[in-house]
Amino acid sequence: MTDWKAEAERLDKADPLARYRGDFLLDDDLAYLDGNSLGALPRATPARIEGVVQEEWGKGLISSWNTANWIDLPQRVGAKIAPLVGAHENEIVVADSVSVNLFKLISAALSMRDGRKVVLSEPGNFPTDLYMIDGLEGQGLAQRRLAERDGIEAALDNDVALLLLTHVHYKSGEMFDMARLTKAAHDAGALVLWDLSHSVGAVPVDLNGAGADFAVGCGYKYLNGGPGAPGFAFVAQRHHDGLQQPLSGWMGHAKPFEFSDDYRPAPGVDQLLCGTPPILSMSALEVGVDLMTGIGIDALVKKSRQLSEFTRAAMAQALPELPCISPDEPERRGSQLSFRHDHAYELCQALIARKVIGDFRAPDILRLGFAPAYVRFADCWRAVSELRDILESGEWQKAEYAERAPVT
Ligand SMILES: Cc1ncc(COP(=O)(O)O)c(C=O)c1O
Ligand SMILES: Nc1c(O)cccc1C(=O)C[C@H](N)C(=O)O
Repeated sequence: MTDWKAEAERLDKADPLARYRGDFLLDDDLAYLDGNSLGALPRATPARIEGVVQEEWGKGLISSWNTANWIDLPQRVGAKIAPLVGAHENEIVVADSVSVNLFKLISAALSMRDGRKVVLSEPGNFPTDLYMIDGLEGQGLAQRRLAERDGIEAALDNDVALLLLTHVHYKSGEMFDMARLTKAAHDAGALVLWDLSHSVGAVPVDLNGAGADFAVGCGYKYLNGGPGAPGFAFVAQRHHDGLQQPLSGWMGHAKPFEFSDDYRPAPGVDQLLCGTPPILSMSALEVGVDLMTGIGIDALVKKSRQLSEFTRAAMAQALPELPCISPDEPERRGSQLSFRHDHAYELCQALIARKVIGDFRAPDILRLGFAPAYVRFADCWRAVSELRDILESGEWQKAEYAERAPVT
């Protein structure tokens, strides 16, 4: 039997990223295993926000659009995200939410595939991805088609305009082979849009290496941008000339400050801007992104795999009654593990009461996320040992743990 506690201590001592935990405002006794849903607060963020509020807004007032370069923030932060996902700096812009960016890019893809209307995805994809297709279907612009994972390639026929997939599945953690599916879609004459919400900052992504057309991603998970942080959108350079998206707001105009009556799209991804960018949120996101790029994606990926592999092995030995539904091989999954149990909700609440934060996904999944910048191996071991104690003692049966909160 492995001594997992001792193994965790050994791995933490040898961890080259251990020093980065101090860059986040996290209590020492907190095992935060939910950074795949809401990333932790970087220590530098409050001062940055304070500076933007007091100096740039308070003193600089409207001149800060120029003097503090607020106007370039969407492109500047986009360029910083680019190396995390294998994109060129001019291929990414930060704007709006993931949902809104999905709408813009699904529409853009449909307009580039005249005569084809089908948007192909998988059942059980993150709901907003499916709902955004539905919205366009309601307007008569798209037709939704869903195929199970092993049937996606077969479902790529001449009617498919766009393949829309989430790279790392939010519930199972399973990761698609981006290069293979992108090629399959292209071979069928379709375009591809990848949702990188659960990928960026934690798994290897090479959008240009895979030949991807479009992508969206989330700012508040592994990028640590804070609750409601804006998302980002990627458009491969070869599509910049033909790009056409329907949310033709003034900030996506070629010359917004000419205040002309007629819309003329800005070149490239700048066209994806719609209204005025949320400067406070985007400034917070920049701090989170700077931290991740400072550590470097290779080191983040390496530790993410070590953390999840440690946890998977320890859980399998200590708690075989909670089967892991995420793939066994670290290269086939994201930075999370999902375990099935009929009382996953209660187990999750009991864990939270012991300062081990994971989350629950209906109907029966306990999900643990491993944000590599600040999760310690000791946190992973604590999750396993507390869970074992909660099950053995029957503590999870306390009535208070069954009460459902509005947000789970
Ligand atoms: C795969 C995926 N796409 C989209 C979203 C939602 O993005 P937003 O709330 O920014 O629209 C999430 C999670 O919140 C997600 O997991
Ligand atoms: N986006 C969220 C929110 O606004 C509130 C609570 C949770 C979330 C989430 O991030 C859900 C997440 N995408 C998931 O993987 O479950």
